[in-house]
Amino acid sequence: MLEVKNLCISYGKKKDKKTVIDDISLTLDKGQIISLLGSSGCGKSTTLNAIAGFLEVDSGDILYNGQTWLDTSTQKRNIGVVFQDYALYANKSVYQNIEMPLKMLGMNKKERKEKVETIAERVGMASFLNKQVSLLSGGQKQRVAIARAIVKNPTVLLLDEPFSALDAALRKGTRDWVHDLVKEMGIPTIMVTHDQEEALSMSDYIYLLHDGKMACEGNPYDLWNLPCNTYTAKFVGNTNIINYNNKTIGVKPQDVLYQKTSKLLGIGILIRMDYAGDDAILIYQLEDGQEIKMIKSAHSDIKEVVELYGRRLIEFDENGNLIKEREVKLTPMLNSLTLEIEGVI
Ligand SMILES: Nc1ncnc2c1ncn2[C@@H]1O[C@H](COP(=O)(O)OP(=O)(O)OP(=O)(O)O)[C@@H](O)[C@H]1O
Repeated sequence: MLEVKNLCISYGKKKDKKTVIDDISLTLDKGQIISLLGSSGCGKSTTLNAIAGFLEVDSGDILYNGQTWLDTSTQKRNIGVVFQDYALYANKSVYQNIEMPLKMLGMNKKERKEKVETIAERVGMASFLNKQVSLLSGGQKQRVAIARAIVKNPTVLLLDEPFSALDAALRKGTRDWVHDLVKEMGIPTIMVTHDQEEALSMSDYIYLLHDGKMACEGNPYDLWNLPCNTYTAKFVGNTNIINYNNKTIGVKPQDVLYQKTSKLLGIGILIRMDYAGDDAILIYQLEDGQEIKMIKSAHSDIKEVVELYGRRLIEFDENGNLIKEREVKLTPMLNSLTLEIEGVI
């Protein structure tokens, strides 16, 4: 339904011109949630702004149901946007904020009232309709921002780092209700985030951007288990990338073990230990100077000098791309079935 094809965007003019989006393509199907994932400055918001119609593109196309959107105004695209800072009218009431897009559509008062009340009920803000937005908590403002974005039944919902202003305790619960809400309402959604956990838990499909280019795309399981390249492996899963028998190998911190049941990586000396609640992140240095991260229960026996083994080694070629032709048996993390997965030794 929504297709972005070979999008290129630059900022500046003539000799100051800088390409920030370089040949990006993506697809958003009905009822799907997709994420644009990547570090700061990789071009996530620029892509979102182009889809919303806030920005002109240099080349490529944005199509909705097969028709180009490039000549269609932002308003006619009927997109719902939730900005990072919510962009609510602080001195207006919750009701007035949610009502705003309906007024812009020219809807009559009675219809507006019905829609605002229904959506406020849906996001749990029905009893706050007369309250001024400046008096709400961060989580409540977020609910109002989402209600305002979806009240007009948008073609597509765009979420730009929607959870970044919330504290850690609130973020997980908010992620779940936003996910369930847009899924239940069947609103196709694009979320921009730099947080891999957020992308993995909320999305049907993830596009990882790097320096304005598409680094990798896939569903969360594939992106985690079979990263297209070393950049993706490091970004998603914080994978160790090491030289192993003259091969470039990725091994996730969870897959580094003391047990002799898997492949020997070398003898490691513990050089750093960071506590992360029940787990500890251990950094070992191998004899050849390479460092390996390992995640282990902080309550278990932690050794200072130890043989380290890798449970799953993912092999990359000399350009850092996943070697796909290899097919070997392994036991994946998520279940005990033996599956054939490409690129893993
Ligand atoms: N209006 C602008 N004029 C010039 N350069 C810009 C403008 N907006 C963004 N950029 C540049 O374009 C690149 C992509 O920016 P963009 O905001 O899309 O990245 P992002 O991935 O969303 O980053 P963040 O996570 O920090 O918001 C960056 O190098 C940024 O400095």
